[in-house]
Amino acid sequence: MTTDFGGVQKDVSILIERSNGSQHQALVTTVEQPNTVNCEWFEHDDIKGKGVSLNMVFNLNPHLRPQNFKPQNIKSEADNLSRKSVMISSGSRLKKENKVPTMAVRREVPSVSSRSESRLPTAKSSSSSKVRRTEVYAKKEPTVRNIDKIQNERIERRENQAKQRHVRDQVKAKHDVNDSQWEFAEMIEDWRDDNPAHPPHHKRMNYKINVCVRKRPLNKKETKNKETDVVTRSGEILYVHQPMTKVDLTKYLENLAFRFDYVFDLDDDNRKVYEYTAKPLVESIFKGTRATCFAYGQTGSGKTHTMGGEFSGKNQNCANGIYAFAAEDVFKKLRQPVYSHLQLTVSFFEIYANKVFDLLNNSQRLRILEDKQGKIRTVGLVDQVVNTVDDVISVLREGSRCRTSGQTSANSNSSRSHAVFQLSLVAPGRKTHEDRTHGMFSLIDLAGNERGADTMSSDRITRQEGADINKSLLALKECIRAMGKDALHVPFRGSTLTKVLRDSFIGEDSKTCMIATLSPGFSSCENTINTLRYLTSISYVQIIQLALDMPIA
Ligand SMILES: Nc1ncnc2c1ncn2[C@@H]1O[C@H](COP(=O)(O)OP(=O)(O)OP(=O)(O)O)[C@@H](O)[C@H]1O
Repeated sequence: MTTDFGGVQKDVSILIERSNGSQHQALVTTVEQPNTVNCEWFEHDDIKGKGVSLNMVFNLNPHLRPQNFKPQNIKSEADNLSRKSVMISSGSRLKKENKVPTMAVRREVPSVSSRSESRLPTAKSSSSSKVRRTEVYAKKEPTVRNIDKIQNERIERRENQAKQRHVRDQVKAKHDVNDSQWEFAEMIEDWRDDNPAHPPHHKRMNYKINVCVRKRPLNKKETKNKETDVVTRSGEILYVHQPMTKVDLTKYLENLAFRFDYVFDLDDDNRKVYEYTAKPLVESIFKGTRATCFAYGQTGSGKTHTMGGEFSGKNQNCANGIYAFAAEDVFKKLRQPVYSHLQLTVSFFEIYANKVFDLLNNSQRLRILEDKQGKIRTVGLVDQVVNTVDDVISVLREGSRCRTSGQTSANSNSSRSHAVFQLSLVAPGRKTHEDRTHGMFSLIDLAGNERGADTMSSDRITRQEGADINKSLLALKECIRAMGKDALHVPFRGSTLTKVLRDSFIGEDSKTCMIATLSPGFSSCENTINTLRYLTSISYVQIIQLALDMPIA
């Protein structure tokens, strides 16, 4: 059965009673079956609203009653409905007054002390109520506005966090990366998707200084820590994705690009590395010149693996390193009748803390002397004649056993010395060693370029080792830069390493190659960049700073 609302309808002015007993006029906004009347009024520059029972309206406004109306006790109903009264929300007319739109705008209805404080919205003012409500909202106290703002920001932040968590979980499931690196891993992945790698040019170089780079796979420790690989190769360009964080904690990548003579792939083995680096130099020593091949890189990046042979646990296979491959090629060439007057001898020594030790003579300490002409002699160095590759391999085994090693943060069996393996072509029967030496190939496994962390080590010996290594690497850089000049212009006296290699830097025909080895993990990024910067300073290696989203050139 539908209720008869009598004269009570939308936009009609009615007298209402508040819970504190005060009475004032209000404007009917809606009537609801079976017997509720919703109304609004102005109070303290705000629009308030409330639902009142039809009985109460009829009792207070007798002129609006229908003809068959029977008066009832309205006291309890007034109390009941007044508890539901609420403030009108920011600028919107409430559909049901007992529903509050948001927490931020909820406020208790202030008590009205007198009728004069409340003003009745007229039918005219109701038609433009939208405009007025906006004005009213603008007049809201700043504190309330701030609470609204904070609330909205919090909701937005939580939504963003939830989104990020979702992306992170997806990325982590996809790449299985470290918790603190997943955003960078995703950025690097995106970068690789946008910049597909080019194949290398497969051209073997024969320049005076040849600089190549080899990155090793992530090792056991890095894999266990779920490290991200931050090094990408494309053709002859090597990219290092340096993780960066802005002051506002936004993460981004700095993509550094370096161009080399050759960049090896992860699956390129020692044989391939040899063919693109040391092999062309074997030819040159038969022409009577000096050649050098250096392995340079952070400790644990694979220098000894590349030069001396692959490791299986702590055992090294000396037959598949660059030392053995070079000896193999020298023997092949020696078989040619034109070189029948030549013989191959090998020496193997290490330079540790600026002192030289003979690895083929129980690490006997050797003296380095300079004669009147400035020539350097390593007094007492064993020069062993070898006739087969097997001879060379057994020499290498003996020497490697004697090499000084220690433990660094990156390699538990770190070589703390520069190891120098020399293949000399000699013509027996000549008087002096100088006369006898036709050509010499020095292959050098440099000590790990020290990280600040190791140089700052609290252990005095490690600290001193680090300082010596760094000093000799700086001297080496200066000598390589001066390579090909005469003895006066090559600063070889800067370290024992450069002294013993003096003749290799002098003369127009001398040639060198540098194999830089890299650890590709996130935690080695700084060292990797340092290694690459060292290379840029010795050669024509180009360094290109890329804008964040610049495509590969
Ligand atoms: N290209 C590679 N492929 C697979 N494993 C490698 C590679 N390069 C290096 N490794 C492994 O990494 C570990 C460290 O290598 P290595 O000892 O050659 O480093 P290093 O640069 O000579 O270090 P240090 O300067 O401390 O002597 C070894 O266990 C080695 O087997």
